[in-house]
Amino acid sequence: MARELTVAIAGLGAIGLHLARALDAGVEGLRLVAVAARDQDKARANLAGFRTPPALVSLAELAQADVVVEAAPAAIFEQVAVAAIEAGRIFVPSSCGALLPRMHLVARARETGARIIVPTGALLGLDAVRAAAEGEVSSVTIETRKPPRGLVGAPYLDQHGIDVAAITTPTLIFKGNAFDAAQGFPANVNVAAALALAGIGPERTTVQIWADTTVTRNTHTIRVEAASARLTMTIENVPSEENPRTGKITPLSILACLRGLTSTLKVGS
Ligand SMILES: NC(=O)C1=CN([C@@H]2O[C@H](COP(=O)(O)OP(=O)(O)OC[C@H]3O[C@@H](n4cnc5c(N)ncnc54)[C@H](O)[C@@H]3O)[C@@H](O)[C@H]2O)C=CC1
Ligand SMILES: O=C([O-])CC(=O)C(=O)O
Repeated sequence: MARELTVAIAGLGAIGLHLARALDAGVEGLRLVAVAARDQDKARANLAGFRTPPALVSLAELAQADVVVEAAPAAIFEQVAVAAIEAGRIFVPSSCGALLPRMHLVARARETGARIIVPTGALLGLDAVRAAAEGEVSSVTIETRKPPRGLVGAPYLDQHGIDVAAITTPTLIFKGNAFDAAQGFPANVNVAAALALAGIGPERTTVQIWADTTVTRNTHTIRVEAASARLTMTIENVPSEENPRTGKITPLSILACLRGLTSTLKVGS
């Protein structure tokens, strides 16, 4: 019989709290044992109704679990990642844009025996992109359209004097590669980073970000030209109530990813 994996989560926001609740409700082969939060009182209140409340611990202590899920702001990514990787754990980052400038962590994980598993998150089709990337791929692009409020707070907007609240028609606000997109929009386009990691890397992956007043959903369209196939895929994510930058599917995707770590039947590569 497959052994049970213990799980810890950094951050109890739109992703972390939903994931924690789902794990607490019971998932075969996985046991939530610890969480870390910024606001301890709020976290205690949120955990009070849990069937088996996890321990409320520091970021470093999360690494006691077999699987460490990061669901916190990108600014603390490194703290969570380093502790998990040094302890040889399975590290599952939500803020995967923060991994792009820190690929040395992958080399370090190879030394410590840790694994870094980037979930599909708010995106789709990374199984097909990975398959295509086993062969020849000539181009990978992602076009992201979000309601303007889903882009608020991005450093790129400040740096370029863009006020998304004043936008009244669909406006292309960024065109460049996935590396620069992740730097400029650390809380908005983790999907572009995941796509880049699945496919042909952050320098060759092209990203367009639109502040689109005509959409109510965070909409991502991937286009891949490969020797084996041509892929065009779109996902339209319902923004979560807690954080409109984050699609509701994200914690569900991470849950599906975690199930895949222990399930006997696993579907998709
Ligand atoms: N990979 C993907 O497809 C997606 C990734 N994301 C990313 O996932 C991350 C989390 O997203 P959300 O849950 O929507 O964010 P959120 O803002 O709703 O939640 C983050 C939580 O982390 C907590 N936090 C802040 N500092 C902390 C600290 N020092 N220790 C412990 N907790 C701390 C906050 O209090 C908050 O509860 C973000 O970086 C976001 O950009 C979001 C959507 C999709
Ligand atoms: O990629 C992200 O960071 C979030 C996103 O676009 C979504 O949830 O649709």
